[in-house]
Amino acid sequence: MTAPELVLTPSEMRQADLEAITRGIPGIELMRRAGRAVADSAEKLVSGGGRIVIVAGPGQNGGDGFVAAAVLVERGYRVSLGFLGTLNRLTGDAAEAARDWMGEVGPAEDAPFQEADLIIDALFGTGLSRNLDGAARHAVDRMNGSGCPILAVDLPSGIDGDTGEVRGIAVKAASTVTFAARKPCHLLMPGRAFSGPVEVADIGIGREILAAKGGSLFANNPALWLHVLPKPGLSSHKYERGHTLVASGGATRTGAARLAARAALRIGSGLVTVASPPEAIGVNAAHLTAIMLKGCDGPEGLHAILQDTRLNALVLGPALGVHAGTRAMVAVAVQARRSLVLDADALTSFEGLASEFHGAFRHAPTVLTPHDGEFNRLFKGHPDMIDPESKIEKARRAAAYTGAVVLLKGADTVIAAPDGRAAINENGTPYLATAGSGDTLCGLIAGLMAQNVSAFEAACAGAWIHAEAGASFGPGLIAEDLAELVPGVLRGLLK
Ligand SMILES: NC(=O)C1=CN([C@@H]2O[C@H](COP(=O)(O)OP(=O)(O)OC[C@H]3O[C@@H](n4cnc5c(N)ncnc54)[C@H](O)[C@@H]3O)[C@@H](O)[C@H]2O)[C@@H](O)CC1
Ligand SMILES: [K+]
Repeated sequence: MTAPELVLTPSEMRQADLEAITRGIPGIELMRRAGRAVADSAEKLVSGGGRIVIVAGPGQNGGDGFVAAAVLVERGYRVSLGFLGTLNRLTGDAAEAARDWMGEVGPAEDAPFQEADLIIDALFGTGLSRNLDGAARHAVDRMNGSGCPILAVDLPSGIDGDTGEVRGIAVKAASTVTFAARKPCHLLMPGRAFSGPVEVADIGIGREILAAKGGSLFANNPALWLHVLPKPGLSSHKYERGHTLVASGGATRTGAARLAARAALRIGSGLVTVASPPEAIGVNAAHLTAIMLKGCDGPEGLHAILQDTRLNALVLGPALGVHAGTRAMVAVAVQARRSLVLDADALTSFEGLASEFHGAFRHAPTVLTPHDGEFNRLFKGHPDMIDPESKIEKARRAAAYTGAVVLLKGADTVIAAPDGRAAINENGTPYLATAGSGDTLCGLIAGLMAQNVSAFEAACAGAWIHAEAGASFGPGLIAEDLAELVPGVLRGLLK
């Protein structure tokens, strides 16, 4: 079984480096391995004898650049090195790496990009501490304007390692080579787009160290949840595979619930029922076949239906309407202590009322699936929740506050659990930004929870499968397609 991919923040990575040093790998050796890995990556991009310009910065990222320069010269490349800063102010391992470089050191501002086949960006890595300005800004501007492919060392200079944000200006890399583990900026937007494909080089820092210093942030891929993905056995019965209930909106707003219901059925929920307001029964009945239908008149109706304890997972929100009635339905669902997915109107109905969510979901597995707008509306008046620069921190704080798993949607969907675990999804496609796509996602997550997958894994698996289904279709995707694409994705996963 493949282990889940750990993602380490810059500060966790520094601690992991230090731990590796304590356990006997000297810092300069780590840097030599890092520099050699950069040279290996460069060699894959430019054939022997090519011309490579390296831009080295004033910190240890620059040190990697000096090592790579020496290795590439040994391998027959023509290398120029432009340095930003004052050479005799280099400290630590970078100072030693610079002493080992026998070639010339020119100023970064004169680096001959026009003659280069490849630029190596070793300006700043995880130690970036403020926005780029002056000479640093100028160097990045020139690199980007050169038209030459850029290989970023550790991360593209100017990208914040924790948040993926651009600090003033950033290198637009063709590819990136990082060390030991990816950092949040390689998965979060816009850092992901600036990084290009990211290669993770092993520099000898074992997984045990990475897990001890990091261990709570993951890339969302099947290694994280495949082991809990339900696979019916020969003797499985539909009643053992859970029963998902999806609340429908009124007569002209029923499609969203059916999209969610169909997704829940496709992901394997044994039974799925749409709970419909009386006036919408006809329209729902006309569209449902394998999915069951029950009349449900407001919160009292929901309360009555939930007396059937076999209904073990609920979806509330899609097209339910933004009003007190929806808030009352949520209250009933929370009291019933079933697995619960809240989206759309179930969140927006609590605009500015986030305190009602404080600790509210501690007692049953719950997933909230806001996009940024819904999140900001819900947590209006809670600057500590809205302001964190990092999307990961935002989702984590909301999860800790509510007691629910929070899935914060976007091109870089982040899923966070109340216990601090978080995962970043990266297989999304712009084609998923289509009406009803979120309703399908709710259904997938609830359908998994109905089969007893825990909330965090259900949200992670749901987001990944949803994105994979969308990507497999591509242009022209509409929400109705998504549930129909799920079996293909599941076949690939469960083979
Ligand atoms: N033995 C080691 O120390 C190892 C270090 N590694 C490399 O070290 C990097 C981290 O090194 P550092 O912590 O020194 O950080 P950086 O090299 O990213 O940069 C820190 C330096 O840049 C300056 N600086 C920060 N923001 C600036 C700005 N906006 N404008 C101008 N100057 C700015 C700081 O004052 C400091 O001198 C990693 O990204 C990785 O590439 C790897 O080689 C692994 C081993
Ligand atoms: K860099």
